[in-house]
Amino acid sequence: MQTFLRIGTRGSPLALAQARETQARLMAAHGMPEHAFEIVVITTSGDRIQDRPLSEAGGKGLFTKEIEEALLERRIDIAVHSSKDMPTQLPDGLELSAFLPREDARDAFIGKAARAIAELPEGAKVGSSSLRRQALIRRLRPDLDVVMFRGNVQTRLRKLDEGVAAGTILAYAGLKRLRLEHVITDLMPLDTFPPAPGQGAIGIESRIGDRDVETMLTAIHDVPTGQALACERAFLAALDGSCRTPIAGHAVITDNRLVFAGLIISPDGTQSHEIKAEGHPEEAARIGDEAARAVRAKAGEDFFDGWA
Ligand SMILES: NCc1[nH]cc(CCC(=O)O)c1CC(=O)O
Repeated sequence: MQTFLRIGTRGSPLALAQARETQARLMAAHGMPEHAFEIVVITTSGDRIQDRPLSEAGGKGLFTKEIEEALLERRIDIAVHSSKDMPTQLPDGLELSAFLPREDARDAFIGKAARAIAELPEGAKVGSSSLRRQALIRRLRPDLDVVMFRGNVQTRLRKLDEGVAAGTILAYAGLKRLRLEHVITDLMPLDTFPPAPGQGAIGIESRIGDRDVETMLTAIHDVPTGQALACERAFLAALDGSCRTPIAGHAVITDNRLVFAGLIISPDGTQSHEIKAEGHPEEAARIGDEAARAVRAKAGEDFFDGWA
């Protein structure tokens, strides 16, 4: 039997788990065998750069460039991504056309010296390379020593075992998908430790106007996740580009109501501005965009210039 769709993905264990989940959902939705959906592994610049923070090396696009080239050159038909890693601007001709049902969006703490951040000894080292997590950790515990932690989930957990830090923070969703929930010692509350826009949601990118692909994806697309992501990504799009200011944003849809909470915070964690918004899920993108304007007005333009 022929291949129906070629699924492009990075080769990290988390990326592969996400590609396999997408493959399994496509098989179930269309009653087709595994070989109808071929997984094609693509190495990206983000996978090769290991020596500096990604925010310095060129940002989110580093994980998507080679995969998007493969999509545009028709070497693959869809690309499976962590939505959190997707830039808000996609190349001409490509779109995020489907989202799988979102996993838990919270961050998780993996502690060695203590089970929770609040219980860490004074001055303890916490590893993270995410500007958002670094700022949120500093806001909770200004005394802690936040150290750089890069590499994939397994690498970071190995560093913890080697004693490089007393704890680290990773996405609950990623740990679940890797069947590594057992390493978690605490879950971070959404209100004091809001996730990155898109966290926990697998996004599927495809060529705009590729009808056959769109038809196949409709069967696995989760509408509420798509609406939450439209809101969060609109919030991000209206704020990023201008800055390296850490941004958090999370939308939830219940009873046909979208509730969004966003946060911008200085990298040292001392200054932050929160915004709450809600409305009809079909207005998702507008709600996110207006929330961005409102938080920008609250914070003042200077807030975005200070920490380049
Ligand atoms: N930047 C790496 C990355 N991209 C997505 C996830 C987790 C899975 C997700 O948020 O969907 C992770 C690892 C982490 O933050 O712990």
